[in-house]
Amino acid sequence: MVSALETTTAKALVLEELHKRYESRGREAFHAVKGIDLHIAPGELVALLGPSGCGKTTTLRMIAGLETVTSGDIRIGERSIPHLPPGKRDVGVGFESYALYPPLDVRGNLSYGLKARGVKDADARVRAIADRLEMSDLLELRPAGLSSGQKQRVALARALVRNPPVLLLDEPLSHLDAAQRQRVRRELKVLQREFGYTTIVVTHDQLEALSLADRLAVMDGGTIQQFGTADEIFDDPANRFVADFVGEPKINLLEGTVERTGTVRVGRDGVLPTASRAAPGTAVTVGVRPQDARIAREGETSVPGEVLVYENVLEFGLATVRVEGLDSSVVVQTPADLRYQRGESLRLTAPAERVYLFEPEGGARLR
Ligand SMILES: Nc1ncnc2c1ncn2[C@@H]1O[C@H](COP(=O)(O)OP(=O)(O)OP(=O)(O)O)[C@@H](O)[C@H]1O
Repeated sequence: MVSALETTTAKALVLEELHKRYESRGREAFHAVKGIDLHIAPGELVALLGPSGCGKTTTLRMIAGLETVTSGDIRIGERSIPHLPPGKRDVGVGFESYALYPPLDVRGNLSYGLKARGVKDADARVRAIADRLEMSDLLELRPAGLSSGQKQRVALARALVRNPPVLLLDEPLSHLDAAQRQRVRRELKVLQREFGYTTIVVTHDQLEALSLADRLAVMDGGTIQQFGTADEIFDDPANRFVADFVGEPKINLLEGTVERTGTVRVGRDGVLPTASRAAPGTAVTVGVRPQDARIAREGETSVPGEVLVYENVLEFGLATVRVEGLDSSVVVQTPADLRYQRGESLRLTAPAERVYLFEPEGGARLR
């Protein structure tokens, strides 16, 4: 246990109808964040996940007070914060762009803010955090002598050392090598649990998001497409964007037409079961994850195909299957001991509740 680090009183973080418009003279304003609602429980860790430009960093910067809020509210506990300067918000920020002071060594950089606020055990706290993040050996170094991975750990330590009720991290582990990344990720999670920081992590990395977060907010085009646990998002995607963005290997998205309610035609001769109640004749995009597709048993509703490629990826295999009448091939994850030959014929199916139907135009889920 780290005696110098007292636990924080966990507080909820609430974003309500949050908007950001970037105004620039002579050009139309850019609407980067479009009415985000997010209720994060005290001590919860939420990952913001989404493609480049979807508004993740802008959202974080508005919470930190580094960017003005166009409209909407942000609350930490009961307190509304958009009118407060960054230093008065009770928020710890681990952003790469947040520069370290070059004249101070790492220890000085970490303790500076604490001492400025009159925290008595600042040095002990710095030592404790440095120890936890395995960076005690960096304390005497100056920022100019640090690698990008070391700078990143210092930025993380600087955010944690303040013991903030709310912690905001933007790509906190992106410069670490694979082994360090795993260790720091684990320690970050342990510290977060131990001290109860309500945390938002922005990341491009799905695995990082899935392993760190209690819940994920999947963003696209300045809006939240789905907010839920990894299982909820994986098993019950809100729309085609979420289904396509989350999951590795990627979900198969195929053209289809509802045949009878409860079955969908795929390719020239294929039929799959589906739990969707979409009406017969509806043109749809059919989503089936490689993990859910399997070889059909005799007499099951299925899609005939031919193996184009079979790859063995250690713990499982991946068969790429051509289906007559479909433009794209279908990827199926198989147990490692099922080896297929190129040219082999097979029939594929999937459980009805794992065959998702989406509107071909906007990608809305057809339930
Ligand atoms: N100061 C600014 N003025 C105008 N537009 C901006 C400004 N900052 C960001 N944007 C635009 O707002 C959109 C959202 O940017 P943001 O950095 O929040 O995205 P992001 O999801 O964090 O992306 P990335 O993962 O690439 O950092 C982008 O289209 C970006 O070009």
